[in-house]
Order: sequence, then C-alpha cells, then structure tokens
Amino acid sequence: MANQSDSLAITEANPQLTIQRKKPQEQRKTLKFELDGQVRACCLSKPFTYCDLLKCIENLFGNHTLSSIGPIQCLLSRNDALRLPITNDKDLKKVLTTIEKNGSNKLNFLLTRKKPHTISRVISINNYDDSGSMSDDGQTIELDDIGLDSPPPGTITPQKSPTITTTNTISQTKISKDGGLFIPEPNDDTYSSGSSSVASRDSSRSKYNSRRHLPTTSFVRLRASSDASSGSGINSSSSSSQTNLNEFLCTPCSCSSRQHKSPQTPTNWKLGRQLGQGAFGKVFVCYDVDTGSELAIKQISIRGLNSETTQKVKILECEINIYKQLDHERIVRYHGALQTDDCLQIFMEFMVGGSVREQILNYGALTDQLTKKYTRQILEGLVYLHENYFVHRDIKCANILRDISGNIKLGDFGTSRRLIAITNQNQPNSGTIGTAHWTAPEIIRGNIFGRKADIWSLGCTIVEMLTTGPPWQNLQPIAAIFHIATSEKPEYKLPENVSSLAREFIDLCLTKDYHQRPTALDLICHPFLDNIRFHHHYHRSDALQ
Ligand SMILES: Nc1ncnc2c1ncn2[C@@H]1O[C@H](COP(=O)(O)OP(=O)(O)OP(=O)(O)O)[C@@H](O)[C@H]1O
Repeated sequence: MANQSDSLAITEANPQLTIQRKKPQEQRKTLKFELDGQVRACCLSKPFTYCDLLKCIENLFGNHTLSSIGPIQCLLSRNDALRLPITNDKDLKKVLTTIEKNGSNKLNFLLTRKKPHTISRVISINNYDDSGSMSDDGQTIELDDIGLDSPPPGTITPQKSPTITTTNTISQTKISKDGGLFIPEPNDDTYSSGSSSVASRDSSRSKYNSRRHLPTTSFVRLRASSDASSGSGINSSSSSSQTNLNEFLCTPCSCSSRQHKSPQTPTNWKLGRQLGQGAFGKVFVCYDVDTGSELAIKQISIRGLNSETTQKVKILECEINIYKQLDHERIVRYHGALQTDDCLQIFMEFMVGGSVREQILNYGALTDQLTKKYTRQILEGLVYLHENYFVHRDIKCANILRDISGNIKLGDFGTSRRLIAITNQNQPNSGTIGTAHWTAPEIIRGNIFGRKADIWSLGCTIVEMLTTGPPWQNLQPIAAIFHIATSEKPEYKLPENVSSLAREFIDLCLTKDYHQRPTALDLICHPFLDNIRFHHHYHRSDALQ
C-alpha cells in the first residue's frame, strides 16, 4: 500500500494527477444550447439545478421560449445520436454524472419547438365564433384543443400551407377560436376562403407605389443576429415575408447592435387618477414606485367568470406579455398584464394627450393638415404591424392616443376582440362608441380577414377625424353593419374644403373589394401624405427609387 509520500511522488511524476488533486472537479460548466439552428452558450457554476437551466434558456432565447419548446435534450455523443431528455433535477444529476465520467466539461443541449397539437375538434364552418369570424366556404374549421395554444389575435400567418397553429409558430390558414384569426396573405396580401386572387392583387397595385420599391427595414425592430446563417432576421424586405412571430420577437441575446428589452411589468405601484372609461373597464394612471415612471393601467373586472372565460383571460394575459415585445414609436407599448382574483390589469405606456376621439369631442373635427399628419403616423404603425403579420383589428380615433408633443400611437392593440369575449360586453358603454362602424365589409360577410381590414378602418377613422364620426355615423351599430355589407359605397359627407387628394385617399381605403384595396405600404407614398415630413427612418429617396 502506498503511503502519503508515495502518493506525492506519483503525483509529481504525473502532472495530470496533480491537476486532478488541486481541482477534483471543474467548478464551472459551459452550457451550449441549440434552438432553431442557433447555438448560444452560457456558463454555470456548480452545483446548479434544473431551474437554473431553464433560466439560462430564457436569458439566451427570450422570455417566451419555455412555453414553446419540448423537453430539453442533452446530447451525449459526438454525432448527437444519444440524447437524454431532462425534465427535472434528477435527470440533470444523471446527465452531469455521465458527462463527468466521460471527462467532459461541456454540456450540449438541443431545444426543439413543441409539435403542433392534434386536432381535437372539427366544427362546421358556418359557426360564428366570439371573434366575429366566420367563413362561407362550406368546409370545416380546425380548432386546437386548448385555447392557450392559439396564437395572439390579430396575428396572421406568412405561410401558405395549411397547418395547425402552435404558440409562437403562426402557421394556419383558417380560423381559430378565441379571437385568433389567421389569414395567410403571403406576398399578395390576399386570402379568400374560396379562390385565390394573386392576379387581381397584382393588377390592383397602385400607380404611385410598388412594394418592391419600399424598404421594409425602416419600421421593424432590427434583429441583428450574430448568426447570419440562421436567416431569422427581419431586416430585409426579402426575408420579411418569411418572418414569423418567433423571428420577430427580439431576444436580449440575439440583438447585437440594438439591445432589446421587454418592459418590466410593475410589481410595486400606486393607482393614480382615472384617465377614462371604455366598454371593458376603467383606465387609470399607474405610478411605478420602483422606477418612478407613470404608466396607464386598464382594469377589467373578471368577477364571477366561468371556467371557459377564465381560460380566455389567461390567454389574453399571455398575449399581452407577448405584445410587450412589440416595439415601435407608433405603437403604444404594453408593459404586461396581471390577474388578481377579480380583476385583469393591463399595463401600458401612458399617453398624456389621451385619445384622438377625446380631442375631437373637446375641440371638434380636425383640420386637413392635422388629419394628414395623423394618417401618416397611423400608417407607419400599420406598416410595422402588417410587416410582422399582425392585424390591429380596432383602428378608430378612440384607439389612437396622443403623446405630449402631439404625435400619435396605435393603442389597444389585439385586446378588444378578446375582451368582448371575456366581458360579454359587445354593446357600447357610456363614453364609448363601439367598433361596428369601422368594420370592413369582408369581416361582416365573414369570408376574408386580413391586414386590409385595418385599411378599411383607417378610411373610416380619417372620415371620423374630418367630420367627428365614421361613415353612417347616424345609424345604430346593427344598421351600420347591414349597410357596410350591402352598400356599394360608404355614406359620409366631408367638409367642402377637404382636398381632392384626401378624398381620393379615403376612397382608396374604403375600396369595398378587398383585393383591390391597397396595402399600408401602397398608401404610405400616396401624394395626400406627400408634404408631411417623412418619418426619420423612412427615406423618401429609398421609397421612390
Ligand atoms: N395608454 C393610455 N394612456 C393614456 N390614456 C389612455 C390610455 N389608454 C386609454 N386611455 C384613456 O382611457 C380611455 C378609455 O380607454 P379604453 O381603451 O378603455 O376605451 P376606448 O378605447 O375609449 O373604447 P373601447 O372600450 O371601445 O376600446 C381612452 O379614451 C383614453 O382617454
């Protein structure tokens, strides 16, 4: 048996053993994760837990990653053939022991997106769902089984092929439950439940604009991924048509040039004065005690809801936490949502000027010049949303909010349809005027839903700015809906002094045929908006090249 001096002698003779004696086990491990072809790494000190692993993934790939991926798989062999799923601390311990036995200090993990849910229900197409969507093609609508996996309302898929929708993977051509309406609208921006209409769309391109001339970069948050080969950036017009929500949502680690951080949901805050009341709840100032900043908070009563509605509240809460990552100067920033026993609280950027609706109620119709400025800014917000496959779905003056310097942003994005379903509150409440008058004819007829519905609503909003009310403002909502669906042209009377360019612009927005109606990008270069200073990201020379 070797005594101590023997042992030392052996150690001195063998440097490898010396190292082992000084550092029996490496205290820091390098963890590499692969997701969607992107490899990101971090270091963790031992001992670490399964929970630390999850935190690592969130830090590397973003807050919402965990809900969209399957079990973490540890790659144990060089060709990745041997994979161990890790779902808890016990699994992790096993893997660590195995890795250490192999003498490796690196851990490689593979993360894969969850598989789509199997279809649990197939219902008849003629059902009207709570989002107001329906289809008339006599086929079936496929609904996923739990609403939580339906993508956010207002999102539309960039893909043509019909598949089922999963969280953050927006790829469905039909209509989903719970307000999630997805229309493929690939490059041609059209979808009909019946026939395709690419040709008609092409022929309807406006004379003053062609999409290929327009830099789409300007309005979207740049996602300068360090891994160019991943192809997940959205900063080029060519890639934008393949962009899905995953690619669009910018994570802290993936942005090298422009670090992006979702705003924090306040945890310690005080309720301030009431700002207003909508159909679904009251809006207050919210003072964030930790940051000293003021936000707006919308409080919606959810007392006494049944389990189905409770589920919808949960979905909305999740969605708002996704919307937090929408970041554009023409979009009111969401700061998250929290649910208490009897209240859903939505935190938003505080817009001190209130809504354009209030501005009109206080001071009357807007001038041609101001209408022009607001129209351009609304379009900038719409270009951003539409380029990223979101439909606002509720464009009207009440949802256009003003900042301190008189510029505007689109508010209430994506929440209104869900709130209708949650609160069962479809009727206008005191101080609010509902949404019926701004609704596009194809939505009322129920055969098409897409980005251009926002363009129709924009047309109604411009009429509202110039005349204080939308087309058919004297009609009750139900009568207005009937007229929108059946009349050839919307009914409104503009003041005499409104320019012919403004009239032409409104006419274009209110083109009844969805396929002939221009897109936001088409419209942004319309001469009506010409003498407005171009948005600083958006160069006229680029646009007109
Ligand atoms: N982010 C915000 N910042 C400042 N004020 C806001 C904000 N959001 C809403 N408000 C104020 O609260 C009022 C009510 O807003 P809310 O979104 O609840 O209803 P609405 O948009 O007027 O109507 P609807 O309920 O039909 O959407 C607005 O008119 C506006 O004055």
